[in-house]
Amino acid sequence: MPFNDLEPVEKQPQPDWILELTEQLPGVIFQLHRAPDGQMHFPYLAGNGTHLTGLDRRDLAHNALPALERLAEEDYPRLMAAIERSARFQSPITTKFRLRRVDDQHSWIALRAQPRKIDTGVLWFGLMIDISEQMAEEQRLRRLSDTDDLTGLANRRKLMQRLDAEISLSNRHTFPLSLMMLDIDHFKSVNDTWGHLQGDQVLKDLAQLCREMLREEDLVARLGGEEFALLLPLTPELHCRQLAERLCERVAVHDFGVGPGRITVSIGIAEHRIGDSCDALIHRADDNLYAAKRGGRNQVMVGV
Ligand SMILES: Nc1nc2c(ncn2[C@@H]2O[C@H](COP(=O)(O)OP(=O)(O)OP(=O)(O)O)[C@@H](O)[C@H]2O)c(=O)[nH]1
Repeated sequence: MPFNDLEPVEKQPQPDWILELTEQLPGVIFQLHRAPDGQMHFPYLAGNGTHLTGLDRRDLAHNALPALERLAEEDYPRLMAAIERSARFQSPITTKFRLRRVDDQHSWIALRAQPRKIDTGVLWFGLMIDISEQMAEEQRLRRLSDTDDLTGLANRRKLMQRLDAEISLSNRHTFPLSLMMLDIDHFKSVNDTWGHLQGDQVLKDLAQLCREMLREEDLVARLGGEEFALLLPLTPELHCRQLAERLCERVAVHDFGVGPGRITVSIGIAEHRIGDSCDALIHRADDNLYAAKRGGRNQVMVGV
């Protein structure tokens, strides 16, 4: 039975088989009504997902507000804007949001709804499904594709994404931005002398050391092998150089499990020049890294 009048549905007779079918649905089917003054209510709500919030359907049949108050703060304006757009252009709503459950945790909900203009406002026919598991899996895959397996640092792909974003911010607002390229000296002989597993441990310890020395908003990435990049937003070359020198000194006295003083690093630095490309910044930092290697290693080089 289509529920086109706006009487709450429990007042309308439904055959038992429809009741059973709708209550067993793994989600929620609904009608949502919005009056010209913006008041909303759910004339119809069914499905076993209706238990998620612990709210009483009979209350929601008169006022949608208790359900809207369960939306995550960041998602509320987005959903309201989607409803407004849908009402204005009579276009379907396709969105997702987080909803606070009865146990106070959040579930991700996918919403699809078709609007219809009626005399008393707009009536949507829609469905909602809990997609929390898919969202968690998506997040896990995204993290995997952005992360270096061995060290847990960002990988090259993630660095390039962040670099693009930071360069456009720097170009727009003339914020300073610096990049360090860091490479372990004679890493081949570390592997040859102490073995590949110990070499891996050095890479992990170095990753940890870099993380400890940087700020939360800085990015440390492993580019592959024994090469790392450190991206420092809001940091001019002078500060970056001071930090690089401290890092160089700290590595040189740190015991990476092969005896203190056995591991050193070379670092090349470049500051972004407004208007320059991402590649130009990387090339300048790389050139400085090779100058540091040629200059005898265990040093920082700037300004080639
Ligand atoms: N243990 C370990 N070694 C790696 C890994 N990736 C690359 N390497 C080794 O890193 C070494 C890099 O050697 P080179 O490129 O010759 O550089 P280097 O010996 O550090 O010499 P310089 O950079 O010129 O100071 C090679 O022996 C690689 O096998 C890794 O994930 N784990």
